[in-house]
Amino acid sequence: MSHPAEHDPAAPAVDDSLLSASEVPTAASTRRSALDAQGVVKTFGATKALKGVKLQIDAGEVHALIGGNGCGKSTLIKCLAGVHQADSGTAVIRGQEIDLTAQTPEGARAAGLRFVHQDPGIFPTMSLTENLFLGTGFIRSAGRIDWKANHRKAQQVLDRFDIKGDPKQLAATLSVPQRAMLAIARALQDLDDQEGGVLVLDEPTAALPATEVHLLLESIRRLAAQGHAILIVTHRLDEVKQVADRVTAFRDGEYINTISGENLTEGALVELILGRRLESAASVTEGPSDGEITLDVKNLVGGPLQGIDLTVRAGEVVGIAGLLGSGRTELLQMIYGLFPPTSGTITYQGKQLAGHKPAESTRTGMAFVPEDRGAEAVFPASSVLENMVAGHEHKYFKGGWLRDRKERADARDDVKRFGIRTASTSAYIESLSGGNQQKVIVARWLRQNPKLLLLDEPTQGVDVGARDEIYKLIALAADQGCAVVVVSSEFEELARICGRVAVLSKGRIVTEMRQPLEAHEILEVTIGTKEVAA
Ligand SMILES: Nc1ncnc2c1ncn2[C@@H]1O[C@H](COP(=O)(O)OP(=O)(O)OP(=O)(O)O)[C@@H](O)[C@H]1O
Repeated sequence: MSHPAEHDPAAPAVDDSLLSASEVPTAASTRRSALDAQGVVKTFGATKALKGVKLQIDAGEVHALIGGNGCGKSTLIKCLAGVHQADSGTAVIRGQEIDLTAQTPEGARAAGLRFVHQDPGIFPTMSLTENLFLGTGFIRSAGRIDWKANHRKAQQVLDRFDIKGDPKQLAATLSVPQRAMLAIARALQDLDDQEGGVLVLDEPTAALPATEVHLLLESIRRLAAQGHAILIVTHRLDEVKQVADRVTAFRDGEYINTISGENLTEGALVELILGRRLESAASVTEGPSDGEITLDVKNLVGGPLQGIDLTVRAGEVVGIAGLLGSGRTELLQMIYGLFPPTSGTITYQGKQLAGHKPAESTRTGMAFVPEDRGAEAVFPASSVLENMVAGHEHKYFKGGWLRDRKERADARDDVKRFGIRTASTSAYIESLSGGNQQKVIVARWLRQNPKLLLLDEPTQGVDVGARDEIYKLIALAADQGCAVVVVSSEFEELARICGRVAVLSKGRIVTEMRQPLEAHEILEVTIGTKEVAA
């Protein structure tokens, strides 16, 4: 599908060649608008989250909504969903005009809008049938659930959405992309394929292993071909290029442009998001091969780990690649002291650790940025500033007095450096967008000048500008002698910042790869289609 670009002349320029290339005449007569939101304004106190944005999606189209952290993507989605009421704005959804200042969740559902979030809420210990009908209700006969009829109906839904499975099997037995598809099927099951719904997917691939992302993207394309309109909100620009017909970009609460997917390059997308080209790409940090050994892990066993050996020297950035369940997160957690190994040793700065706890690890210069930001890293009901200094407040005490001016100045400095979008450093952390919260956490740890930095998916949900900033700060930390271990399911990221990458499989390091590294090679080695001499 191809669409004319709608260029806002006031918006910062995007490659002209790109725009004209996308203005290819199309079979406009066959286009049917599924959603057309106009003039959406939403303010939270002093924050103008949306300043009159628009978004138009056709039936049969995969449309990506992109933009920096805090640019208003989630806020627009929440206004459409009736979670928030807009200050002003309207939407025509499948021909029905809706006043977004009075939108409700029921109104959104009746209009044919469906939402699937990053965590799709599939219950692994329930059957496919139960997962499908839990929210919508089961077929009953004489007051009791008619399982036979429910399984029959579930089979039809599974067939329609191309999910290979038996209605009675547990959801746990499905692959991760198939589980995501089950959530999508659950959302769309009551909508007629002919008319199609408007499906909104929030970072749909964030929880997927890198090796299986393409399976979900293919399914999404199939759904669009059936006639549904699909909106994907994502920071993963490579996926935008793969799957989207058109892309709309917001910046600082403003609509910037809508352009056709087929001529998009990564550079053009970055420019749409940032309003400028990304000047410097962070470079690989190999570190000295004879630096002091900061971390020495020997034959570590515990949880999914089956005997890990890993040595990291001061100044090195070492990546850990592995599929979901390979033990990569547990390795970082065990090094940090979140749970004890069954056997094996961890030697840190020349001292063998025994029964160490996170507080002690932090005190001795270890820093850990966990994957699950919400549950493990953010201090809720606290300000941005409090979250930034958490764990190293002592640095701001001198002679028994809190040097709060210095504390505030440092926090403001980080807000600027990372481009954290917040009304002020005293705003509650929950008022920040997800990506901006992640930037606060990374800033917190980098400010401590750690000796060992353990990062689990450090850029998940982070926009392209801040991502580069984080890469540069990791490189800087390594330059200053910090040993860094990065777990990432984005192999592009590992290839870009790590001197070497250890590939973890079934709780063991099966090989180590060194620069020059290519993302596709790390992928092939991780899934076992390619072997590399250790
Ligand atoms: N409930 C709220 N209270 C106060 N401010 C809010 C609230 N929700 C969002 N904001 C602010 O509105 C702006 C837009 O946030 P939004 O979550 O829409 O961004 P986003 O584009 O989805 O970002 P991300 O990519 O990081 O998820 C941000 O400045 C955010 O801090």
